[in-house]
Amino acid sequence: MDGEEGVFYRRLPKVELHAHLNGSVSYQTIEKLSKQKPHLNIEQNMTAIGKGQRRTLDECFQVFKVIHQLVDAEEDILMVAKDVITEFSADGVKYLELRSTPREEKNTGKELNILIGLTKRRYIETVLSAIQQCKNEELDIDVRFLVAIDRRNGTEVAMETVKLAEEFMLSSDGLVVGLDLSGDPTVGHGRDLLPALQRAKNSGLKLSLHLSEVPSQLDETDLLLNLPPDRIGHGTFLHPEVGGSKSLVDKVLKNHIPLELCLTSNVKGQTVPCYSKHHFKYWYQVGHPCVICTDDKGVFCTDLSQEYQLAASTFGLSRESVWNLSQQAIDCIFAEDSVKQQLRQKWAVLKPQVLK
Ligand SMILES: CNc1ncnc2c1ncn2[C@@H]1O[C@H](COP(=O)(O)O)[C@@H](O)[C@H]1O
Ligand SMILES: [Zn+2]
Repeated sequence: MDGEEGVFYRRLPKVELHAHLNGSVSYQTIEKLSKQKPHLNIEQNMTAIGKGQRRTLDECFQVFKVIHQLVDAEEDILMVAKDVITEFSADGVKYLELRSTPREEKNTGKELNILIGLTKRRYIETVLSAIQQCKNEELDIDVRFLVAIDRRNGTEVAMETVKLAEEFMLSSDGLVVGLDLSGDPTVGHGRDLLPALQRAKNSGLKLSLHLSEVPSQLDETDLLLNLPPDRIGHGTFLHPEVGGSKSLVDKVLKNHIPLELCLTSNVKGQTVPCYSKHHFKYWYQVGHPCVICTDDKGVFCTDLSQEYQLAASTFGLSRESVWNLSQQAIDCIFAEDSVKQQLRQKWAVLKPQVLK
């Protein structure tokens, strides 16, 4: 992205609400990790989907497995999180909600012959300390964290994750604001996760759920929309034109549930046939809150500036409309109202400089 056009999108202050930590790892960070772990024999084409390339969603999930192999120790998670936050900040993101699935890895420490265990609690603490370190470096970005549930892992892990998230919501000074439900949408059923999600909601955690990312999840989507969630990830197959239904759309509209929309991710993962057919069009036209996001900027080789530019060029948005889109994202953040006020203030100061 070059030229005057590119400069506008980079300078545009932005809010990123849908970014999976390990999917956001840049090429540069992957290089550093691969050098440290040459025995894994990991090459760049195994961790990223380049320009013009496509994969099935299933193949995308294989990519995450490779990245998880590379990012398996506390110091890796710390570095990855700091790098990702720094990169979002360099791209003009002023407020970021990162999400990640806490993992526990039991590696054998050969020299010591003991188990070096990374616990889920330690995983979350490590991400939070990366956020804190970036704060201390005075990067101009406010970062919050959503604890993620991988749907593949079933009922018990979901409940355990919610309990951890509740603890951190109370002890992290406002950094942990909510819960994400993600993972391979073709595995498992939301009904098994409902008690955990309900509990999370009751305890004050905000919910962002991947819903209808693939077709034929109508029952699950209907069930989970009754919670209702605070935001929806993707929602690709909600509307009737693509096999969804009017009643699903009505539930989303009635509850004003914002959608997190990730153009490149959906096109490269082949759940959407091409940019012009992206469901952004449907929801934007009815005036429903849509937030442009990256999903996995590392894996899909994109950044948030590029996603805004893509939305604008595909759907013919003026710069004024692009500005409004980025500003309206502030209404959808999970942090408290005082943070929204600060961000609105920031946008007001920057507007005459950026939108000349
Ligand atoms: C492409 N569409 C998607 N749909 C569903 N879940 C996705 C996803 N992209 C990423 N994830 C989820 O995020 C994890 C990687 O980051 P973390 O290890 O949690 O930081 C993946 O393993 C998957 O569970
Ligand atoms: Zn996602």
